[in-house]
Amino acid sequence: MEVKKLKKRYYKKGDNYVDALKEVDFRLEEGEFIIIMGSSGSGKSTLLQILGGLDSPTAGDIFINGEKIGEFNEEPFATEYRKKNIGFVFQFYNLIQALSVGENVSLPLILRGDSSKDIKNMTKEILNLVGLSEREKHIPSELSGGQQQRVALARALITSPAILLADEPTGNLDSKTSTEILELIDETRKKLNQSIVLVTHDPRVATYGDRVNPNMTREENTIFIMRKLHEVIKES
Ligand SMILES: Nc1ncnc2c1ncn2[C@@H]1O[C@H](COP(=O)(O)OP(=O)(O)OP(=O)(O)O)[C@@H](O)[C@H]1O
Repeated sequence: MEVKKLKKRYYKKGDNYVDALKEVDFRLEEGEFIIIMGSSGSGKSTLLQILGGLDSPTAGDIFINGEKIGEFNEEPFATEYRKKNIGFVFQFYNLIQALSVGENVSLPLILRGDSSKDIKNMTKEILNLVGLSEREKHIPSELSGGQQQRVALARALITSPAILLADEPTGNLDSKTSTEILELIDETRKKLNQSIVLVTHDPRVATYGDRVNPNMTREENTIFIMRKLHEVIKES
């Protein structure tokens, strides 16, 4: 995926506006894990929403395999684009409480119209991958936060999307559980050869990516993370 000069301007009342994204440029290689790190309000969620086809940019382009993707928020294009390419994981899991773990995970396949045999097999396989085979019949509220995020990850991965977009996926978890989830995300990425864009404000999380804020050089990234980690240690 290549992002070129992506801009997003939100218009407010009167002539007021906010430029949430100003000319964002980066390239995401196949199988690469990149982290976008920034403080609250720096436009991280906006970027993921646009990359995921949930919102359209004010200007700029996104290319997948060299092909420019079309009208971002126009149906049925946006739904097709998401179904084909994208998996999403959010901070608050966004699971449907009225459905069981298995039903939550299989939802994307049901919506896609897969056969019930395929749905059953794929659901078992993906629950096994995230270590939740025993919990298929449970409802989400019976699980811990970390387990609920595993369910959300399984739901995002069940269609084998080329790109996983993660918006503060550990923002609601303690540090031990955060580490487990980040390691799981990294492990499944390697198994499925996925690319990941993860956004966070947490420098500890940022240490998991191949690159942070990808328009920086590797050396700048290292200095950046070290400085941020130093700040975190000093604060806590
Ligand atoms: N729908 C909207 N309408 C108007 N302004 C918006 C809208 N969504 C976001 N913004 C503004 O755009 C800027 C970037 O917001 P965004 O949510 O992308 O930041 P963020 O980095 O994800 O922040 P956080 O970490 O707090 O979630 C903010 O100034 C925000 O107020």
